[in-house]
Amino acid sequence: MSKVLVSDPIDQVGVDILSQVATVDVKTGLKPEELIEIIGEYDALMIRSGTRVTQEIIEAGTQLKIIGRAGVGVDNVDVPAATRKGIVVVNSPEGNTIAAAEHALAMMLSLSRHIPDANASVKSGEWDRKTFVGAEVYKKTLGIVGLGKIGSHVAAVAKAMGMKLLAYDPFISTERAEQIGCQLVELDLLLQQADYITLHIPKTPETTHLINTERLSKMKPSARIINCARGGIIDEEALAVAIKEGKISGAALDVFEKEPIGESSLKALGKEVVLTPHLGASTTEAQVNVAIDVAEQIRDVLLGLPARSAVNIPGLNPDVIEELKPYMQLAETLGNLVGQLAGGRVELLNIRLQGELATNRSQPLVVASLKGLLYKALRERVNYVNASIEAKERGIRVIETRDAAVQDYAGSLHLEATGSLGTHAVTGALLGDGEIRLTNLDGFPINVPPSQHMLFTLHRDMPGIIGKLGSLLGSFNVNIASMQVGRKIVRGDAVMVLSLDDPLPDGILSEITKVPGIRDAYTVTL
Ligand SMILES: NC(=O)c1ccc[n+]([C@@H]2O[C@H](COP(=O)([O-])OP(=O)(O)OC[C@H]3O[C@@H](n4cnc5c(N)ncnc54)[C@H](O)[C@@H]3O)[C@@H](O)[C@H]2O)c1
Ligand SMILES: O=C(O)[C@H](O)COP(=O)(O)O
Repeated sequence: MSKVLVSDPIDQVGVDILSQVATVDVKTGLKPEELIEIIGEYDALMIRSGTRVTQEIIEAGTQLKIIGRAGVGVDNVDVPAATRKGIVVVNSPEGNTIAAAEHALAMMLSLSRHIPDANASVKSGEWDRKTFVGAEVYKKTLGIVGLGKIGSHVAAVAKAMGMKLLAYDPFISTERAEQIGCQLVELDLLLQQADYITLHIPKTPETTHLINTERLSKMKPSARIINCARGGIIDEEALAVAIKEGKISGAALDVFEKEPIGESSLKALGKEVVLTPHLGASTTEAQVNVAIDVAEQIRDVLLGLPARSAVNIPGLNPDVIEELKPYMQLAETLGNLVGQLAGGRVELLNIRLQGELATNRSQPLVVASLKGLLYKALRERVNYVNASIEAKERGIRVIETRDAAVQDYAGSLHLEATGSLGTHAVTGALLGDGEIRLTNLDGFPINVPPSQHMLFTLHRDMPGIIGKLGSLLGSFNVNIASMQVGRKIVRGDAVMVLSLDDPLPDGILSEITKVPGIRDAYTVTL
């Protein structure tokens, strides 16, 4: 039975789902060295933001097949390291959207009405109504940085509260922003005009310290900023200085450069600063959503099924994979075959998606072709997660083309590889019953199913060759299961494709090429 380690607190419903297929150990609060020591036993790891899954942990996770993040942000996972090791990383892109958006709105209102400090004051026995005079958000301008899932929900609620909405998001269209009720503007304009600014972007090299001294100086002195996205998008030291010096009015932060926050000049500030300990996703509803979402994906991957929100298998959407399933097998087979014909050390792979496969939805077939191409070198270590990166790291140039005009079969795939044995090309298609057919080899029409042991020859189409080759194979005790010749003209160049019951013994290829008329011979094991 598989083993799953849950290293952050998740809702019990997630543990119950995982228990359907695995032994589940819940061990929270592990130190990195403790995690490294035990991770080798586990097939899957389920986390929230509390566990940092570093390259070292991934290296130690020799059995790991999947890392599941019960939440959105995967910035605590070394995704490239996981990808290189063929480990799927999944998250729950929508499970906590509403929770995070509501937390940002609650922070905005808390900040403008000083609710946390007023509450503390009353609880300490005071009745101070003068200190806590606030500001209304009605008719004020809210600047939303990042108009994705959370930013859009914040926009909808803020609009209902009578706020004017500006948004900055270089990756969405003006039309989309307008649909949400936002005016799309440049960041500088948003900073200059907004009374409240709320951040809903991922943390990336471009967004780290996006809000720095210079940008803080562009804001209104009355402006307040809210960060419920990721720590480090705001330069916290610069923020504390800007608030102290009255450059802006206040800030509400749920996320920090270092978590737990530790020493910070923000903690010394008064009612103009509201801090919460990364609570954006901490609602009962969100925790149930993300636990189900991620535990189901871990369960599916352990059962050999695809994950629905893998962050490191671009374009490999499970519905599309399901639809392409028979073609995925075709692509892997052709990749494996052409890689062996080209001699293993492949430098260039041309992949042509033909007929009904000539669409962007067929992108997974490119990954499947690469997986097949690399199978001989990497065996089980290559999978859909790491095939593209492995190909890139080996310097294999991949060219994809699409040709809808090829109509011999509903859909077909043409792979041409250049390697140490030269350039070879193979085309394949599926028959009505889903069976794979090789339909062309190096430009010669053929019609053969692939088999485990195959022999291909390039020869002159002339009498006697087939008999001589048959006798030669017989003398090595190799049984021929089927044989077909592909030729373009009578007595011209031709290819022979043989399916063999046994693998070819060492040394026989050079004997085969000594047969008069046979110029080249290749063997392939699928
Ligand atoms: N505090 C919490 O507990 C909590 C909970 C959930 C999500 N989050 C965080 O909230 C953030 C937003 O999550 P989401 O689900 O809305 O993500 P999302 O992917 O739906 O939206 C992010 C948006 O940011 C935009 N964007 C990317 N780079 C940008 C840039 N440089 N400038 C401006 N816009 C940019 C994208 O185009 C996208 O529209 C993430 O950082 C996520 O980790 C925090
Ligand atoms: O990215 C997220 O989903 C949030 O930051 C939530 O983090 P958490 O699961 O640790 O609460």
